[in-house]
Amino acid sequence: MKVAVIGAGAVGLFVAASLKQQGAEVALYLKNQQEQSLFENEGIYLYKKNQKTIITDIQMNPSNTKDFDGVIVCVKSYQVEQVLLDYKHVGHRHTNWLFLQNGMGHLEWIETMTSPTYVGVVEYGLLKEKEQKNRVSVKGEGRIKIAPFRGTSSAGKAEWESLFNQDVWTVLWRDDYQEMLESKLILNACINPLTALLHVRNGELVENGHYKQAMRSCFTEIIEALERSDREEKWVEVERLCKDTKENQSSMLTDLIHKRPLELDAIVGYILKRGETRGILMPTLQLVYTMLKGKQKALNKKS
Ligand SMILES: NC(=O)C1=CN([C@@H]2O[C@H](COP(=O)(O)OP(=O)(O)OC[C@H]3O[C@@H](n4cnc5c(N)ncnc54)[C@H](OP(=O)(O)O)[C@@H]3O)[C@@H](O)[C@H]2O)C=CC1
Ligand SMILES: CC(C)(CO)C(=O)C(=O)O
Repeated sequence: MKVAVIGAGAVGLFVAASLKQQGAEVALYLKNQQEQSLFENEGIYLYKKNQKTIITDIQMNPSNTKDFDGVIVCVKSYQVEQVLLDYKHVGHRHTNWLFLQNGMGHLEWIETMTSPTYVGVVEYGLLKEKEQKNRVSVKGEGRIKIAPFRGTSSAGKAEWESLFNQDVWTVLWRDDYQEMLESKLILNACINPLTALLHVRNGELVENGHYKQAMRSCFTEIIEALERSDREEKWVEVERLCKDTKENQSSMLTDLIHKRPLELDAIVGYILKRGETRGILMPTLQLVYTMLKGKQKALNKKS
């Protein structure tokens, strides 16, 4: 299978490197020319379980764009709309597209696609080094989960399944995209905004009783907005993830510190919209959303 990866951030580099490691033909599409030269000259360094692997021979921004069997989009949720415009010419009618984003805000854009479309969630903790941009580290072992979204077929599923070599990484198949994305959304919506607002690592949300109470208030509104009936099961998952990733700085806190846009609309904004259509009041979540928007504005003004 010939695969294009769009976006050379932490997820894109990990996906491109892992595919290449298992022998697939891979092309990487990226915006930054300097990074392109760096990858071409030095390769991509993948650090995993104390092992360094240098990956070379990935084609960068090839102009021959039609013959891909699969395209994997690894950009932030708010960048998906632009990617759909920029990469219209990539692939053919039957090319399978896979979108790996946090949140669910991007679904409204990919709904319009005419090619077979899949969505996935990344549970690995991945970090692209700030100073050496061809280096990506696996900070937390995990899995990638994939589910069919629109216009898919059993042949398409079989193609993806044959692509991912489970000796290199763990890629699991799910049938229900809504359940898969919502489960991850609940975790991200509980942890990411509060860690960003409070400037704390994930573990503190359960270690500090007051923070935990704040998270529980958000959680209650999230569960109601999403009409979930598995409240206590989901709360156990939230608490467990805070403990399992207690030393982690959430991606939203990291983005805030680096003055990058936040995936706030894809995560909290999406839940607020879902709740509002059913007339549900979500004062805590609304306050968190508004404060983060304000905080982001204030930080951007200072720079
Ligand atoms: N990192 C992680 O461990 C995890 C990430 N995720 C999710 O995966 C998604 C991707 O995350 P991550 O890789 O960390 O994000 P990054 O911001 O590190 O990477 C996205 C990359 O895509 C590039 N990009 C954006 N638009 C385009 C375009 N039109 N053409 C080419 N390249 C483009 C960006 O460039 P530029 O910066 O110049 O815009 C950037 O290099 C997010 O939704 C995130 O929440 C989920 C779980 C774990
Ligand atoms: C699971 C969690 C909360 C880990 O930090 C994450 O996915 C993120 O930071 O975006």
